[in-house]
Amino acid sequence: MQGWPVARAGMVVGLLGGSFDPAHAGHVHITHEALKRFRLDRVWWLVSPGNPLKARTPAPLSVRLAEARRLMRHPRVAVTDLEARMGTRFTAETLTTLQARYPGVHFVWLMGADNLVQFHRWDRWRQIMASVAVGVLARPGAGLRGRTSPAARSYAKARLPAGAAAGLARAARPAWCFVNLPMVDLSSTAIRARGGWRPGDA
Ligand SMILES: Nc1ncnc2c1ncn2[C@@H]1O[C@H](COP(=O)(O)OP(=O)(O)OP(=O)(O)O)[C@@H](O)[C@H]1O
Ligand SMILES: O=C(O)c1ccc[n+]([C@@H]2O[C@H](COP(=O)([O-])O)[C@@H](O)[C@H]2O)c1
Repeated sequence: MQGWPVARAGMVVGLLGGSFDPAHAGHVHITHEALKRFRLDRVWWLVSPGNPLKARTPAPLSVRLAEARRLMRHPRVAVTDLEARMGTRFTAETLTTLQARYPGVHFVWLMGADNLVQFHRWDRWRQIMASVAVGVLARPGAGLRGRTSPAARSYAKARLPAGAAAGLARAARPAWCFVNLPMVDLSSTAIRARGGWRPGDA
């Protein structure tokens, strides 16, 4: 996918934002699980020009995109540079811009449980909760911390049980759902620390 992805009104599109520096099998795994569990029609990876909370400069966007596209091959998944195209870095802004561009599309923000731990530090995070459903996927070492995080506690009443995950996209906002799944213990940090890819990372 080298241009703007296509989505018709009524479709459910999961958005997986990330640095993808580099992409790995953990990203691919949660994407497959999210498609099934949240009944998504599409998933779009949003390869970030730069996470606003990370000081480190990532590899060039073109390199991260090319690696991600090589790894993530699925007819219903698009690896995109939408944030660079739209000139947005903060998720709240990304979502407002996408919702204006794709009226009638139901967006679900996807993230690993580690991101739920610090979600309350994101720019306009309550606006994000009010505007899209949020699907959280278990990640090694982050399950309990995510489920007891300030954001999780603040929105405890908006949490759907895992058994209701299929209805998340169309639930009234705010709505979020934490799903447990077999976990893949991989991170971009670990891959970078050991100097790059190994066969099991893809
Ligand atoms: N192994 C994994 N299991 C579950 N979720 C994951 C996993 N790896 C990444 N994610 C999620 O995918 C999204 C994008 O992750 P990101 O690109 O930051 O990868 P990362 O491995 O967390 O990178 P880094 O180690 O540099 O922080 C985030 O929501 C993150 O929580
Ligand atoms: O909007 C924010 O304040 C914000 C703060 C931290 C992270 N995010 C987004 O969260 C996604 C995951 O980021 P990362 O770097 O952990 O892969 C990515 O899309 C970031 O742009 C967004």
